[in-house]
Amino acid sequence: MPQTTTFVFDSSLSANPCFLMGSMSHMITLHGLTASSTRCSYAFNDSNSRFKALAVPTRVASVFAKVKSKSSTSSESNNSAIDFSDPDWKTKFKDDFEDRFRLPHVTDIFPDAVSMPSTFSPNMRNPTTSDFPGNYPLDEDWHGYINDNDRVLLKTIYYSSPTSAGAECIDPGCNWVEQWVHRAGPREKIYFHPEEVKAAIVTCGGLCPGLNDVIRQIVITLEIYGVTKIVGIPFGYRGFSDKELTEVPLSRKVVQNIHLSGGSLLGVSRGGPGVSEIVDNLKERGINMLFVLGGNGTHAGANAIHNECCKRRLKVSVIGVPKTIDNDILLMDKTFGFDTAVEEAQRAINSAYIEAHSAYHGIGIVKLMGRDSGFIAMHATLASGQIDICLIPEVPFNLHGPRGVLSYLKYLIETKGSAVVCVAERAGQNLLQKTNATDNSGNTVFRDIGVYTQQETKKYFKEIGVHADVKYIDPTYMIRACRANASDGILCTVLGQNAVHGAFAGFSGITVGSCNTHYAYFPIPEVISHPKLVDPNSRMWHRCLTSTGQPDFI
Ligand SMILES: Nc1ncnc2c1ncn2[C@@H]1O[C@H](COP(=O)(O)OP(=O)(O)OP(=O)(O)O)[C@@H](O)[C@H]1O
Ligand SMILES: O=P(O)(O)OC[C@H]1O[C@](O)(CO)[C@@H](O)[C@@H]1O
Ligand SMILES: [Mg+2]
Repeated sequence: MPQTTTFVFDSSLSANPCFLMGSMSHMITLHGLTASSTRCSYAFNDSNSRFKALAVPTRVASVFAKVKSKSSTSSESNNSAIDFSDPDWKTKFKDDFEDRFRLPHVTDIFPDAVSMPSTFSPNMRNPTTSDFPGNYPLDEDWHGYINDNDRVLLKTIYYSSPTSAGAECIDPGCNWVEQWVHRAGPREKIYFHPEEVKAAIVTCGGLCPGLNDVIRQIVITLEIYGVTKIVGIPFGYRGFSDKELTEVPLSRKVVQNIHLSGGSLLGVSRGGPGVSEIVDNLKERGINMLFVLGGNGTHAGANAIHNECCKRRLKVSVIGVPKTIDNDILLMDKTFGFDTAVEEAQRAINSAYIEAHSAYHGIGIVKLMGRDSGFIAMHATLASGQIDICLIPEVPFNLHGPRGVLSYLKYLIETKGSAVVCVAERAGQNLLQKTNATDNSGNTVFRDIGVYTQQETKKYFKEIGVHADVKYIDPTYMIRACRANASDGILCTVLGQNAVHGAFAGFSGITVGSCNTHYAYFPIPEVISHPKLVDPNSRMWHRCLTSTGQPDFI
């Protein structure tokens, strides 16, 4: 039986809101349970098949209520609730946006929480010494801290028409509306005394290049703030309940070289205890800063933990760091591990190309990961220049029939002599028998589209009496287990440091990501309301099609 716990926050707390969300006029749906706009409610179910979390302001609720049908990089969609004839609609939209992206803060539940001058010095001077009279730098002195009012622009393209490629419009006229999110980085005031901090790091979900880099950077940055009690929770959320698993003491010495190998020093897992048990355990261990590295499921868990701490009035900062090779977290440029996965996929693609090219009528098929989206397949295709057909879940296709993939393969064999196909894990699931299989976290386990494509290709060429030498490569776990490349290494470093800055600044229930090359904090529900998908109307997908030269397969 799925275990479901619902937490309800009464609207009478509005003067002292739970710091789950920026505004009480939000609605959260998680695992199918919905709270009305007058209450702040959260449900946690650790064995459901898919996460669902929506955080939307009531004033524009229906604007954001539906997931964009074509796919999206953000959370906007149906705009029917906004009265665009109202001359103030833009101001209202911006106010709502500001509410949605407001960062939950310890002072939301502890209004009297006292701050102190930061023990972290951006320029390596100690701000508590005579460098700054009164301990705080004056605004006019350069000090290297982030001002709480600093913002990053979320959208940078002005679309003059809703028909422009990839256009994300708010109103029918596609008017420009600024959308600002909070800039990440160290603040001059901190809300935790380093000597009173016990920080924990946990890594959940599947493996991803860069996990060790982030762990390392979090530990190093915590030590710079002056924290001495730092532990790792072994094997994901399971480490909070399994009595056989003991916490791992962490220090700069322990983590110094861990980024030199892939995997996670702490181990990962799917499934595990419910949020109540996790928070009991946090309390028992005296943990008041929790860094959670994982994908959308992990973040849904992190937000539930934050919410439960809020409900129990525990001063705990819960900070997420989005980890996924799939790159399916909303609003950010990319997640760490994605770049490395794309790079590593090149080896498989190149091998498939060499095999196909060296054989008489050779066909190479490569399957790449992506639970919901085809980002790895699309980017790996673009990077390699060796792919003739890229198949992703966001773009329907037929294998059979005159316009199907197989007919086109025949054409390629006749005209080029060989062909290479890249297929994303989730692609074409409609062509396969449905499955009810789930993993320990409740995620659907898909049928193997790679094996199916290989089998159907062999069958097809046999049936039409044309020789074809089909080779299939599934490098999926190989591209996840490797060490982060240089670009991901940098991303991990920045994210790890910013996670710690966010915790000391007193935020909780937030995550950190890169946004138009800058770094920002986001309230967790905003980035996990649905998985980010490849937009078939985007320039990137069109570039991919230009590169492969493939037609539509429908
Ligand atoms: N909706 C949810 N609420 C609370 N916890 C969740 C939820 N969904 C998943 N979790 C927990 O988060 C952890 C990781 O979830 P999951 O296995 O889905 O991986 P993920 O974080 O999405 O990463 P990946 O990208 O590797 O799939 C699991 O321990 C799971 O129990
Ligand atoms: O690690 P598992 O349970 O095999 O899960 C595989 C899934 O994890 C991911 O690698 C994401 O981490 C997906 O690309 C893939 O669908
Ligand atoms: Mg997931």
